[in-house]
This record gives sequence, C-alpha cells and structure tokens, in this order.
Amino acid sequence: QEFRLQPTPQKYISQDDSISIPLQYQLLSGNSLSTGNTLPLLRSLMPGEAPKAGFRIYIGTQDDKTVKNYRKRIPQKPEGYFLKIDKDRIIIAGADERGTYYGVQTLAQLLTLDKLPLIEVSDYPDVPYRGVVEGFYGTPWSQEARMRQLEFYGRNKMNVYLYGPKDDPYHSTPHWRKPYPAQEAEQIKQLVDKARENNVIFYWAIHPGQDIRWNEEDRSLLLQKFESMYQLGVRGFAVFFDDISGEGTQASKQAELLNYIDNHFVQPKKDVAPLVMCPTEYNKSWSNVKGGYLTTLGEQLNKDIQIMWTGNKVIATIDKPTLEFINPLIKRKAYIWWNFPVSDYVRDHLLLGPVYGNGLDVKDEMSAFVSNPMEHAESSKISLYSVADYTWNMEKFDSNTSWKHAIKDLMPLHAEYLETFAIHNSDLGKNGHGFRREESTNIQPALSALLKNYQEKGEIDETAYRQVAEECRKIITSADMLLASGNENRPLINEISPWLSQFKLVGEYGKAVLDMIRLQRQEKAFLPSHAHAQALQTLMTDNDARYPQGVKSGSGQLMPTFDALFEASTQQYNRQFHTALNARAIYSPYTLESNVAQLAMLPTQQKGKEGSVAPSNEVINWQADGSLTLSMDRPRVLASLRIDLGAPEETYAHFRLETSLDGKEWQHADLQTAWKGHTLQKVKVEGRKVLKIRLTNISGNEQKVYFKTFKLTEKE
Ligand SMILES: CC(=O)N[C@H]1c2[nH]c(C(=O)Nc3ccccc3)c[n+]2[C@H](CO)[C@@H](O)[C@@H]1O
Repeated sequence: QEFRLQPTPQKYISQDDSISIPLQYQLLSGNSLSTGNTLPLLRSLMPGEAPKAGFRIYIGTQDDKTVKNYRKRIPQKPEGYFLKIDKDRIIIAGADERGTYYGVQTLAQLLTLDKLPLIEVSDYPDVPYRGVVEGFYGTPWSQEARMRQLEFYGRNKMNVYLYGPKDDPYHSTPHWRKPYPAQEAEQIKQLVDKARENNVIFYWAIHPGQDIRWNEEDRSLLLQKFESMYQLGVRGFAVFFDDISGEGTQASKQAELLNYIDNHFVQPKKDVAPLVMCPTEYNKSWSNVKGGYLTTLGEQLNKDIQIMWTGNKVIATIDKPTLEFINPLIKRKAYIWWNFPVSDYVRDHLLLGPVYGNGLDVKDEMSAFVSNPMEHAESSKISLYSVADYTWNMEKFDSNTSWKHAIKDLMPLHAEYLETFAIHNSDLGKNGHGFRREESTNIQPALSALLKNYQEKGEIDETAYRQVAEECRKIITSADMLLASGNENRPLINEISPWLSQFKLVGEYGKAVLDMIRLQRQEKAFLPSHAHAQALQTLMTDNDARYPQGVKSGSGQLMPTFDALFEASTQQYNRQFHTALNARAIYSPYTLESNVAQLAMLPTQQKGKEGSVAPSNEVINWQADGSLTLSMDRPRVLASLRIDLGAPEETYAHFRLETSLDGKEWQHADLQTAWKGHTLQKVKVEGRKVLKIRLTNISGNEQKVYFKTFKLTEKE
C-alpha cells in the first residue's frame, strides 16, 4: 500500500508485508514517560490496551529498560527516534522524550492506513528549532486558530511557536510593561497547555524597544512581565528589537539587558528554553557592519542567547552565502526568521504556492528556522507543512511534492480543487520589498503562446486556446466546489472565501476574453462578449468591503494575459469596424513615475474617489533631486492630499511639493503637519485642479525616510 510520511524521515525500510491494526496490546512503557503527553497520545491512537494481550508495544527513551534491547538502533541526535513495526510487536524508542513523542506521531500516520506496514524507521531532525513566529502586523490570530496551529505543529514535528503579534498591545508598546488582563492571561495559559500537549515550546516575546528606557525601573518591569508569563506556564522567552527607532536601538544596551535577563531569570529558572532575540539590524540590506551593531551583539551577548535573522533582505530566501555573512558576525548560528508566507505588506494577496528557494545545503548553518505566516492561519498551513518538511530533512526536501501533500493534508476530499486555487494564488504582485513568487506554472506556457500568437499575428493557437479554456473551466468549478465544501475545513473556507469569489470571476473573465478573440471578426457577435468582459472587470474591482484595496487573484499570470487579450482584440475590432469601444482593461487613472529606485516599483491604487501609492515597508534612500510624480489620466479637482514620510517635521523642509495642469507649469503647494507630534502632512490643495503631483528632494543630500502615505482624495 502506498504511503508517505511527513516530514520525510531520514531513513526507513518498509517490508512488502503488513499486519492488521492490533485491537488489543500489552503496553510496556518506560518511567521517563510517566509525565508528558506521549503515552496519552499513544493511548488515544490505540485504545485497546490489555495487560494479557499477545501483541506488545515497547515504548521509552534510551534510558528506559523497556527499550534497552533497541538502544543501539536509536539515532544519537536530539529528538531522534527508532520505530519498528513487527508481526507481534511495535517498538518506539526515543533519544529523548520529544523524540519518543515524534515516534508516536509517525505511528499515528501509519495507523491511518488500512493495514500497518512492517517497517523500521530511524529518524531525527536536521534543524534544532523548527516552527513559527506569529510576528506579523495586522489582525492577530484568534485563540481557536492558535489552538489548531499547535496541534498541527505537534503532528508535523515542529517544536517552537513564538508568540509575538505586532498588534498585541501587551506584547509591544504601549502595554508591554503591564501584565495581561485576566481573560487574556487565561487564554495564554490555555495556549501554553496546548503547546505542552503537542511537545511545542511556547515562546512569549516582548517588543519593548520603541519606548524602553535603559534604566533599572524598565529592566525590573520587563522581568516582572516575564515572571508573570512564567507563572502562566511559559517556558520560552524572546525579546524583539525590530522596527524601532531611537534609544532602544543601541546594541550594547540591548546586550546588557539580555545578558541580565539570561543571568537573573533564564539560567536560574533551569526549566526555561534558551533566550531568543530579534536584533534591530535583522537583515543584511539594513546592516552597517562597520557601525559595529552586529559585532557588538556577537561579542557581548551570552553564547546561549539566540539571534534572529531574516536574510539578505527583510523578505528573502535563505542560502549558504546568507549564513556565511551573518554567522561570523554574531559568533553563533543564526536563528532564521523567515518572512514567508507573511502577507501583511500585500494583504490583498494570498500566498498559497510552494515553499522554494531556500538552500538545501544549510542544515548545519542555522540554529532555527521559523516561519512568519499570514494573518490567515489555516491558509498558512500550506507553507508551514513544507517548512516542517524542509527543516526536518533538508536534503530530501522536494518543493512541489511537499506542496501537493500539504494541500491533501489540508483538504483531502477537495485536494484537486484547492490545488487549482493555490497554484493561481501564489505571487505577491508588485510590492515594496520586491519579493515575488511563481504563479500559474501549470498553464503559463499556454497563456504565453496564446497571447504571443494573437498579438503578433492576430491568430489563435488552437492548442493553447483549448488548454486555457479548460483551465478557466477548472477555475470556475474549483471555486464553486470549495465554496460549497461544507465542513471539511470550514476555518479555511471562511478565510479564503473573498478570494474564491474573485477567483471565479477570473475564470469567467478568461472565458469571456476567449470568446472575444474567437469572435473578433464578427461585427455583431463580438459586442456581447466585450460587454460581459467589461462587466466582469467592474465586478473584480469593487469586490470586498473587508479589503479596502479589494482582493487580488490570479494577478501574476492569468489577469495580465486576459487583460492583454481584451485590449488587443478590442483594438483589432475597433480598427476593423471603425468603432471606439473601450480597450483599456485595467482602468487606473493614476500612474507613478520616479527616479528613486525603491519608489518606482510601487503600485498605485484607486478606490472610489481615493487614489494612492502603495506604502513601502523599507527605508527609502531618496537621493538628492530624486522625485516622485503621480499623473492622472485627466485633470482632476483635489479635495485633499496626505503625505507621511514617517519622519520628523523638519525633514519635510528638504522636500518640495508641486502640482501641474499640463506637466510644464508647476505650482508650489505647502506641506503642513496634520496633527501636532504626528508625521502625517496635510497638503493645502483644496479645490486645486491638477494633472500631475510631484515631490522632490531639494536638500542636496540623500534623505532616509519611510514611505507610509501618499493619498489623494478627489472632490465629488
Ligand atoms: C523582523 C521582521 O520582519 N519584523 C517585521 C517586519 N518589518 C518589516 C519592514 O520592512 N520594516 C520596516 C521597513 C521600513 C522602515 C521601518 C521598518 C517587514 N516586516 C515583516 C513583513 O512585513 C513583519 O511581518 C514583521 O513583523
């Protein structure tokens, strides 16, 4: 019988023979397992324990007598285990308690088969700490979502979960100094208990850097907060110094605080996991090696304190050069914080594609690999399943195979439909980090062939046409099947339903555009298809109130191709029949031009009377005389313009804002602080008619700013 074990074991041999699942068995378990959740898990999987049964299960860690005959078969690696299923017995022998627990989790997978294969498994993880950092901006996961996550981590042999949602006020400013209110405290306690049940180390992270004062009072308040979390059962602690400015960014002060916590809290407790910290310089593109921040941490931080790293950029895949850069500087193996599939900077997209691009030769260069996921907990499991696979057995990791199994694991009864949805919802679109993913890889060659032939020769590639038509049919069917999938995975469908509705429209739009190119030479028959395609464009634009920018689906390949075919066929029709049908598919009245590299990539958005340039999460290096120009499709009367460079008021003196009606004559506009103490500027343009708006760095020097807001509102 075919089966796959998740994550891929280091080594296993399955005989071509199997046994029926024993209905009764005699359990011989080691004393080391008298506490913990390993035996309860085994008993929940195999309820037929009977003292005199013939079939036996021997379970224990290597110090237990019950498995002493198999001690030499146990991999001598942390969390390693040996599992053997024989005709009259099962042996589960772990290098330690968690290893034994993982042996039971592997047995659990085999128990889902009709019969138990006779098998020997010798297994252990490549990366010491494997799991998830809930570290994104936006709506934190719900309690129910977190409880489901922790079960998922246990099943997939992930051993850490770091709690650090940016928008939890008791994790970060303003209330990091305060204990949780009773209800929130109880929820954290429930999570800690659930984590223990699933052999996951629950780390609670604090994010104090934005307003910490380097004094005895704040140090004491932070330790009191950690102690209050310890009383709730937390046995793992982290301090995040990412995304802060000011006093809190000093490496020597950060190191002094962390060493104090390590020496006066973590070490004395004796049952607390190694302290973890996220540095302020957490990626190479921001690091200033000569400035000494990273080397200060490397030299001064106690050796057992773990230092997180996101890679060569904020959002990046991790390869050997990445680790060869950072490990020598911090004088330890980096604790990788992988910013995928986090989507808090592209919230209109779902990132459901394969996990790929990380090196397969770096297992010995990192102390941990934790994924920062989407705010959509269930949807994130597609990636998290593969992260578990990758970090457990790196050299055997196969991106596409793992992705397919991840989808089957999430929705076994609707896997083919979820796979169709996921393959077309994987790219991020243009974004401030410049991080992209492949999308629609299954149909991309046919899309290209169809478009190329039509645009260059006005001809239809019939093979490609049929393939694309079939894919549109699958898209429409998949959306319906998933929306109607009932309770197979209701939390997942609740998360993705706005995108499923959009996905169905994408399929319908593709069909309408295929009709258009087929009917392009028929003066009357073309018109209904053109009208239907335009109607679908409108429906795809104003699609879901919960997402101000709307939701995007198929934005990497499908929509650009369908839009291009819409425009080409309509232009062809207009030429042939001397008509003036609208030939513009993507109707955005705003276009962005800039000679500032990091701004030029930013997309523009329109929502009703509002037009904006998408914010960037990176520090913008705005060169002297660099400018950004937002152009309209026609002169428009402004009601307001708001700009926020995330910088003090005096910074705005380095910039000039102008508007123009013709792109030649420019008129100055005053920036003024909208609210005292805030960085948001309200520009005095009320009633001004403009065609272009231009912001220029006139200081003569490079300015480092954040590009948080550039939003205009038109007069009704
Ligand atoms: C370590 C880290 O990635 N920290 C945060 C983070 N920070 C950034 C930034 O780009 N931060 C930034 C950019 C410019 C100016 C200040 C801060 C991205 N992310 C992640 C993805 O959006 C976000 O989920 C995460 O909480």
